[in-house]
Amino acid sequence: MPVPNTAIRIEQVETLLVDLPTIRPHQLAMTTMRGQTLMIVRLHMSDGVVGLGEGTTIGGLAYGAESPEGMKLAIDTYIAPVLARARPERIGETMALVGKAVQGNNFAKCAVEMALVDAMGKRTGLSVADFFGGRQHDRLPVAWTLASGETAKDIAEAEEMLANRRHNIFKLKIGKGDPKGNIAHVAAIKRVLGDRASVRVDINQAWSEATASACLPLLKDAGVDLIEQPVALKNIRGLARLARETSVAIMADEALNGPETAFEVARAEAADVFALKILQSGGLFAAAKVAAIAEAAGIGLYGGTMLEGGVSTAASAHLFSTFAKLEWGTELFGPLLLTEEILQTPLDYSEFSLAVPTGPGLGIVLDESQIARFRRDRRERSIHVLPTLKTGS
Ligand SMILES: O=C(O)C[C@H]1C=CC(=O)O1
Ligand SMILES: [Mn+2]
Repeated sequence: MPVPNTAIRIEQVETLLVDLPTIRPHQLAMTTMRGQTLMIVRLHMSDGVVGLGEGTTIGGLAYGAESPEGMKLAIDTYIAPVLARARPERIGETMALVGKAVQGNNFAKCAVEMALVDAMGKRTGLSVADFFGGRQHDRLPVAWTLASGETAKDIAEAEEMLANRRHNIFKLKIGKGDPKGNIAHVAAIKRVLGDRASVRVDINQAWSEATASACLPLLKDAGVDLIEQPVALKNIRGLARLARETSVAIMADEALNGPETAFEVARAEAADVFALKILQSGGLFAAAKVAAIAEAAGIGLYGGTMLEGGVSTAASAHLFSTFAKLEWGTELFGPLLLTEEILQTPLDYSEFSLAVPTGPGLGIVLDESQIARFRRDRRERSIHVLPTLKTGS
């Protein structure tokens, strides 16, 4: 009689889409968001632990190659069957198995890995940061993105954020419409804010290299501290030429999709700063590798966001807190763009910073009544019971 396998197993993979309102339209070069959809994943394990993860992006498929619906499908159809055979205490082995069965789909993979790490934390009492060497910061600076689409509104919003001591670093979304108008918008805001705030811009790939080259000196004159992804993500050589042309720091964002692309950008000396994003990197461990490449290459770090909700924002905060240097701070403001709270205890945003959650795993608990209110499948259940294991709860 074989000894029963007491190893922990994943018994159910639950994925759900949560559609939440935003405080206002959020205008980027490639799309204007009028709401945000979170893809939440919960891994129900045989020892009773439930691991929590989130995959979220911007404007459906407008920002990148994954959407919340696509992440859900990738997990339900292609990743869940792999998890049925996995040993979830072996996170690296499990994600390697997933990587064999699923190409690409970094955001979906990150959401699943996040849930595996959260589960290990809940099982051991360790926080997510403890899996990456432990936190070196208890709070992280948090920038705010001004993207109402109107200069006067953006100025009023910035003044409010300064008065409330919530943000003094502002990222301006430009790239949509006439570049000269973009520059005037940025210069007007910096003129009002002066030295009270850092002003940075994100063009989200919208400019040609020629336009970017013409605009760099104007952005420098306007007092901009950092210029994010001015040209197409594939144009690493163009980004390198622009980085050489200006003394303003150039940041890579969409160009970074995990360690391999990070190495390419570093080798090409194409950026002074990396926008580190756990979802875009394909996971927390992959993002840690991207950070290691940046540190080795003398490239600065900025904790990026995909406008995630509280789950993935907490995961990012845990990882970012373990880096000795985060020269450019973070932009982990996603939950603040939403009108609804999905955590039982909201993340602590105060004094221009975010407190890194404490407690086992991610250190957060979902507000189930809010999830029930805003989940897209409010009528039917979406738990994916794995056929190879016992059914029923
Ligand atoms: O950086 C991006 O492009 C994605 C995200 C970060 C802030 C924001 O408003 O959009
Ligand atoms: Mn960006």
